[in-house]
Amino acid sequence: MSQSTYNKLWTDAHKELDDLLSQELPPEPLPPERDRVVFFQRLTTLYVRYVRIFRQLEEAYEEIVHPQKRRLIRDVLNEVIGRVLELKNEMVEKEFSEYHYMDDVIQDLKLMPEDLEIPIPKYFSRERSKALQEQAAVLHSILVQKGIVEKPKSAAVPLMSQEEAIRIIQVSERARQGCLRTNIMKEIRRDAERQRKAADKGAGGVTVEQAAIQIQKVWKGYVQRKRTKQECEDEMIALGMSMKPSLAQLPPSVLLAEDKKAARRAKREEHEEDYQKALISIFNILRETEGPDMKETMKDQIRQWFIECHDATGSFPEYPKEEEGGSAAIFANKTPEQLMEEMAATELDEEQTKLKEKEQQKDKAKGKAKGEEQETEPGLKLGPSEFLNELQNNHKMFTEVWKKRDESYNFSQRHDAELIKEEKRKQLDAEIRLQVDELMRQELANWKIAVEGKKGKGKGKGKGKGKAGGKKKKASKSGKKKKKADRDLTAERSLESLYEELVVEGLLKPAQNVKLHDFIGDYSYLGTTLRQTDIEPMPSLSDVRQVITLCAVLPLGSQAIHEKAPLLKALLLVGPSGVGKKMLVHAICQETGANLFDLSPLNLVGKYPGKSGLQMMLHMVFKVARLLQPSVVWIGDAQKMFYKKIPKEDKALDPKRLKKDLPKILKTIKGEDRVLIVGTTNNPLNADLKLLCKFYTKIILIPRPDYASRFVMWKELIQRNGGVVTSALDLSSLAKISDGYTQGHLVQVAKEILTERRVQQLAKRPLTIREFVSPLSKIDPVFQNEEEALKTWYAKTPLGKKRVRAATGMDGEESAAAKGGKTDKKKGKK
Ligand SMILES: Nc1ncnc2c1ncn2[C@@H]1O[C@H](COP(=O)(O)OP(=O)(O)OP(=O)(O)O)[C@@H](O)[C@H]1O
Repeated sequence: MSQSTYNKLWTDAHKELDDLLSQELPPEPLPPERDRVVFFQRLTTLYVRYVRIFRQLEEAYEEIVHPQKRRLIRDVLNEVIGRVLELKNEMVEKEFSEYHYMDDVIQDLKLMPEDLEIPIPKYFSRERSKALQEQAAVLHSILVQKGIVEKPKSAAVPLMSQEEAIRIIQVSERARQGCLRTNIMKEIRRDAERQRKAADKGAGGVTVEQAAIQIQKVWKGYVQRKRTKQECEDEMIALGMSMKPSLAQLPPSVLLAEDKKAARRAKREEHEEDYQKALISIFNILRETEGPDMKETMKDQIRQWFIECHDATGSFPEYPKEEEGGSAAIFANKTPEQLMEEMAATELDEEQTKLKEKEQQKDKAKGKAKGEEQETEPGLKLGPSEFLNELQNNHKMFTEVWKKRDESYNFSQRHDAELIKEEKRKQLDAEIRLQVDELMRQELANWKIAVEGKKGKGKGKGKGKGKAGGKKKKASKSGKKKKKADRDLTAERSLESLYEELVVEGLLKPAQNVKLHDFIGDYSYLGTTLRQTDIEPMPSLSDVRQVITLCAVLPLGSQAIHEKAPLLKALLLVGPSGVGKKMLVHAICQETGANLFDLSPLNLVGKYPGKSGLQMMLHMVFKVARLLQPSVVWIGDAQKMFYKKIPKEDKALDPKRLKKDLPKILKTIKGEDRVLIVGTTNNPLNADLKLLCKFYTKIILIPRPDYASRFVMWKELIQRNGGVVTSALDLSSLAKISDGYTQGHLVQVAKEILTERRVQQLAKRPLTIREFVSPLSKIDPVFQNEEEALKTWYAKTPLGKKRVRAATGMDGEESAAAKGGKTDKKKGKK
């Protein structure tokens, strides 16, 4: 596709955005919505529409080669992602569920389930690919050096001795001769049998005609069977149940498009390089050509201001300080008196903001009580957004600068020099203003001495100094306290040495090479329908993938998003053994390029003993995690840290070691730290629920696969292991009989069946469902009571409790939320 196609995609995204922004930021704020059904409908529709814009912008950002357009798209993309995260958070808070089903909205908007799949922006990994490769190489070399992993053996090293090789050849040769002899013996025996049968029937028993009939019978049967099979396959193709063999391969047009994409990527890099060079050269030219004029004009304007102030007030003004914007503040269309008043007011403001901050902190403490009050307030309202204002500004920029720009002259889509000039003029203005301010401050002081006969600066300076001195004193006191708390225990050590120590101790590990799209799973098509009939649906694996992308991958992937999006510090993945919890942790690291720290109880045995050792270990882990962010701190068997009573077999692990110190460290993680603690557990029932839920603020229940997911998973797993799915294998029945088994079980069975030998036989003997029955029957599935226990446990978590309360109608209005807010869709539409 051409650049104009992607430009159109970008413009379409902004058209949709324009409509959404006018809905979200109306001139008069919307009153709270009393009807929950209408509110949820609005919220879900907003979410779906933002996700569509997100997908469009992500594609446009990857393909557009114009460097200035890409910058704007990137900003808008990040803001749209942030807004999607905010809306998801709203849905969780208002619907009391981590999973949301939108099949009805998809139907209304005539979309496909794939249109709701949250993409992971490719720039997350692309922009850091070089750094990540280097980091991976360093990690690998440390592991090899310390003998933690084996060095790959070079090809030059002899693999075996001569005697050994001869022995293997002899064994194979004898086996080959044995097979040959057996076949000859078989043939001889078959001949003898045939002769014996012929002798029994008597010679000349079969006429030529009879022989011909026999041959015809066999041949006709064979031909008919072949024809019927072909007709059957044709019918399936006609019904759209199977694919034409010619379509199984990628068509040439797709291959060509892929080539074009690669070429476009190279072009993108080239244009970016040109742009960077142009930024420097244009700035230098501007400085030389326009700089001196700018300087003189500024000086004249400022002098004029001195004189006007003196005429109006009888004295020279105080020069605005650098932090107040310097002389730039003078030219904001204000009279000298207004300006002086403002300068006095800013000092007052500073004090007031401090007071406000204190009050806000107090309010936060009272947050819970307030939150409850708000819940009882009539009507529902969307919370304030951190992204909408910026989004609106950038959308305005698109409308003013790019929407109607004539680009007929710019076929190759290189940068626009005029736009760079506009931008750089502002930068030059700021740079020159700093110099001019310095000069003019001096000049003003001289004027004051000459006209008023005193040192103009004296008063202001003294005042300023006094204040600043006071502040410093206060700051140093609080600073001392802070320093005590956050004392750097490893201040004298380099980051490299800390990194190496953590790798050697096994606390920092390489993440497995799995991506989130390897987490196979299909969409849940019945979510809303089930909720309408008061049945809480089990989420599908596609829902799990989406939730993990939203709550972990997107915030960790970008600093700009993480700083403003709803902050999540600790996430708990709960589910039966083998549902892919560990796989998801590794996938999060791979998708975001995060470092993986392992603080699982089993991994900590015997490491950093004692209280000070523990402190040092946590300090090192979180220091390196912050400095090399993004980072994921994984805690396997997370329930063990919060055991109610430590079982005998786990006493040696000292599983509660981190119980006191880790929550303290959690508090120090701020919005700017891209560090996420991810716990995994398959048995949360043994843990103290209250403490567990206090630590992990988000808990995600991962189910075993449903029918649709098992169907796609079997197909994928068979292909991944070298198998071929033919009509001889009834996938639907296989998916049916494997109900109750987890993804791990399916992986295990697929590997067990598709051995190297079996794969070689596939051409002659295709896979059948019978082969799967025996290995499946040897594994225990997830039993109903185990699943129910997990569900019951989840219902006792804070979010689960709210949902149960709402579903049982204890909270009147909330019951609608429990039914997905969509129980009566028609009513909502009215
Ligand atoms: N959705 C999926 N698609 C493909 N493979 C999967 C999926 N889920 C899990 N697997 C595979 O199943 C196996 C078991 O997964 P994993 O070890 O992550 O499970 P777990 O929930 O962490 O188990 P445990 O609780 O026992 O630690 C792995 O090989 C993983 O790759």
